[in-house]
Amino acid sequence: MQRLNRTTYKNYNTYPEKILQFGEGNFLRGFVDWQIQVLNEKTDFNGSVVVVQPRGSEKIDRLNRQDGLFTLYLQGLKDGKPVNEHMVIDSISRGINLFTDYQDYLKLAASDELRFIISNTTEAGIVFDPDDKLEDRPQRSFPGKLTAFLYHRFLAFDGDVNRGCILIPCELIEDNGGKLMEVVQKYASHWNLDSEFTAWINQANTFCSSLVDRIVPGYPTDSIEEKTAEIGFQDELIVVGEQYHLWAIEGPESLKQELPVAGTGLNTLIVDDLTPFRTRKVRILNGAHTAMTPVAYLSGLDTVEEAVNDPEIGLFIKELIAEEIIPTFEGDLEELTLFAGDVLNRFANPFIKHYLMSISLNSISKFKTRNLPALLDYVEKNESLPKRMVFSLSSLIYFYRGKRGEKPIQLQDQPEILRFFQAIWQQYEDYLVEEKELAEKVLSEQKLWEMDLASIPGLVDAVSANLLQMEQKGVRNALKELYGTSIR
Ligand SMILES: NC(=O)c1ccc[n+]([C@@H]2O[C@H](COP(=O)([O-])OP(=O)(O)OC[C@H]3O[C@@H](n4cnc5c(N)ncnc54)[C@H](O)[C@@H]3O)[C@@H](O)[C@H]2O)c1
Ligand SMILES: O=P(O)(O)OC[C@@H](O)[C@@H](O)[C@H](O)[C@H](O)CO
Repeated sequence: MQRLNRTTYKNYNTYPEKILQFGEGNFLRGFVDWQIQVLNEKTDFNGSVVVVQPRGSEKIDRLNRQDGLFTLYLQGLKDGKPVNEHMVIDSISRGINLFTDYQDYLKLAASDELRFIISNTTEAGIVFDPDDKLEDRPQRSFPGKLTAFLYHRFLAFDGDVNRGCILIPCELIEDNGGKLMEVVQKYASHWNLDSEFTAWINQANTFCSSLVDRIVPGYPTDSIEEKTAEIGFQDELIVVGEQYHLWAIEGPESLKQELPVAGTGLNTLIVDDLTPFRTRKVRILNGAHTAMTPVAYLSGLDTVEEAVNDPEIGLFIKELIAEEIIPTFEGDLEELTLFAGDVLNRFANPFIKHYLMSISLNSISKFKTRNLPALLDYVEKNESLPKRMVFSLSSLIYFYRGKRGEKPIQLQDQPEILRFFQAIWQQYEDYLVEEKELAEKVLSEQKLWEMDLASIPGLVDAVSANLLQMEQKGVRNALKELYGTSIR
């Protein structure tokens, strides 16, 4: 069978290169690049995307082997009806491999047509690396690469304030636009770049924070043969995502003209304040994902759909959201409840296999940013512990023991965190610590939580009691105990 590319697939369009995209991953392709395609089809946006890798990645070469083309499956409810559609996305014109073709990157910096810079480099990407240098080809960090790009643009256009860019980072961190600008400024000062450049960064460029929402499990390993037969091409870059999408961008009024999303059917909103969108999405959707993962996985389930459809785990997730997450932050209760209902329907999407193990990547930092705020707010408001969230925290600690029954779990987290858990669980297995001491040590470990969780009244006792139950009866039966149900 032929590979998908611009020779084998003739029905493609070409557009001027208006967007530089840091990241070749599944999410950006299934979300941003699809939106650019919709803009090209429905408006006079007329722009394509050039992709560079934020770190080393062989996906850029794969992208170029297919001339930027890939198939996107969107599966789920659209306007209340189940829809399963697929399309070839042609909005990416090419990828630039920064290790071999850095000159092309500099050439793009001097391009008249370029206007937007978009990124998604995970929660770990917007960082300052003091070892990066302007003359590196390329710099190690994403903001280092970006600063070098902007500096070349500044020089190429002689500091023209009309030649700046609109930057829209998609990383799931608070104030991603502000943080990115801060790191760029830090590089400018670290590299002793002209003060005119610093002024140009501020005046000519617009850093817009944004919040993205679409579940994109990525490459469909389970159904690849069936999908390949359906599309009639070999496509190494197939992406599967849900129909639902929201992109909230905090930007100036003028952005509405430059990114003409109105009237396209895209759920892309240009807003003054992202905070309410961000809080509800991160606490309810991402929080529920992260909280359910160890509970459901250790109860023998593998996907989000299985988890929400399981009578016990499903109830646990629903009640966790309704009773322990939603009441922890400001917002219209009716609207938040509707949002939560939609999230649960999205979780139950029968078309999509969203593996708990893929969500489990870096679970400790995810629990810290997505669930700990709800736990702390609940304790402050109620002067008692949220029992389901505490159960989830306990099962997360149990998950980091690295076993489901007798089978090892492929834990994915920072090496330092994995070493910490390996050591403490080894001490447990050697009878050097019991549940209570183990809970105390884990909860008080600053490098996990950046605070002392053991100081929360009753938490060490609650977690150690849960751990004992999990050890004696298994996670599913421990959950039944939590509900006071008899063990079957
Ligand atoms: N997949 C989804 O459903 C979804 C939805 C919304 C948001 N996101 C966000 O997208 C990110 C994951 O993206 P994906 O699902 O496309 O996965 P992916 O593995 O396909 O892509 C991850 C991208 O991040 C880059 N990256 C990873 N670590 C980095 C680092 N330390 N510095 C710079 N770049 C780094 C990789 O090079 C790659 O381009 C997560 O941060 C997630 O919160 C994902
Ligand atoms: O992508 P991660 O690994 O940061 O988080 C896992 C999921 O919670 C996440 O991908 C959601 O599906 C997504 O944020 C929905 O918009």
